[in-house]
Amino acid sequence: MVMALHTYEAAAEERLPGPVWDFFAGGSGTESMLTAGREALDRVQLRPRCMVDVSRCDPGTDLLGARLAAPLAVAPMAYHQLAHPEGEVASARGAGEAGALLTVSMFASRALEDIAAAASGPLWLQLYWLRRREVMRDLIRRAEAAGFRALVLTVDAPRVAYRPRDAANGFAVPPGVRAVNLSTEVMAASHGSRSGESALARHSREQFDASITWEDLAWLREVTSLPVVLKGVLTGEDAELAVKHGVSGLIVSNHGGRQLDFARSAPECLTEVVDAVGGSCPVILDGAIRHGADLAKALCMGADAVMLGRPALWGLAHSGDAGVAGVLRLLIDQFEEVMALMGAPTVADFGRSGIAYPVCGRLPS
Ligand SMILES: Cc1cc2nc3c(=O)[nH]c(=O)nc-3n(C[C@H](O)[C@H](O)[C@H](O)COP(=O)(O)O)c2cc1C
Ligand SMILES: CCCCCCC(=O)C(=O)O
Repeated sequence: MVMALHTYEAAAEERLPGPVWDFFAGGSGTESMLTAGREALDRVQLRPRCMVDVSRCDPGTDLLGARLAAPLAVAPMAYHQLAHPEGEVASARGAGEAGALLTVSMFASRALEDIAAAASGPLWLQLYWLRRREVMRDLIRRAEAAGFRALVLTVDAPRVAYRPRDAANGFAVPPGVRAVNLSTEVMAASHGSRSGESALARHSREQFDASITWEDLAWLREVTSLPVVLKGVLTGEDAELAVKHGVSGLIVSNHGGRQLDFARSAPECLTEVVDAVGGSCPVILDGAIRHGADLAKALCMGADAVMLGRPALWGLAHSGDAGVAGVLRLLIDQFEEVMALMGAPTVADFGRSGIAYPVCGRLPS
């Protein structure tokens, strides 16, 4: 039986302790950005073509040298063990089973080597820029040795933003779950709750280097030969600068509504970024992806792939690796059907003529 996405969500909410559910579901500030991306994607309408041979549709694609079953990746999310005891190891199994890429957070709760051993699909490692660069360098060395294929540098979080639910809950990572790839010394501040304050927000102010600028990317590119992908770019200006500084890919993202409040949603920024990079590197849309049709809309707007956040955690909380694979397969199957009904038998068949906005009509090509 194929389960609907909201069934996974409801099961996760029922299973998880309240403060953990709030950490997963919550946003920053007024939480205005939690719904903005979804509303933007819902406004985009598909323009199908007919009388095209869709007897065989192939959702497969290549992303930075990796073959994927569909243009779909799991976004980096901290502490998967909050959802399931096997944590990222189960997520890696589930993503591999579905043919999707998994991005492992710097704050993963399982060792990079164990995640890699369980994975049958490609892995990327996400990094925040820490004050202690030697810690980043060690992590990168381990990721390289374990076969990770790219680094994702998150650039929308010089600190973890004020998140009212986590502050009200005095949220701290519970005992028994740890960012095991970082030393206890680096992680000390993220445990131990205080009322009215999120321990993660406090920790980020202590450990993240909020002074980095474009010039610092040279250091990262020196310490690794892995491709570097920036996550959290929302403007054409920054996209151009990123390309100029040698990045290999961009993730258009507002961090799932967890960082800057009152911003434009990621889907609304996508064509601006795509136009700015002019095909010089892949562009990935992250946030608010909840249906296979969203993959089609993102591809029409020029994305090469999309990233899925919370729904992967719902699947993990529901049934471990099977739940992660179930959620990913659900979206891939929906996408394959949209391909057939759109008259787009391959990923390359999606373009700007495939979508319209009800108010403006057809987007300029
Ligand atoms: C519980 C949780 C933890 C997250 N941890 C990270 C992280 O460690 N690094 C990061 O770059 N983004 C992190 N994110 C943001 C996601 O990578 C992604 O941008 C966001 O979840 C996408 O939105 P969606 O959940 O609507 O799909 C986290 C998001 C959630 C919900
Ligand atoms: C100091 C730990 C920070 C973990 C942040 C995870 C994250 O990005 C999120 O959105 O939550």
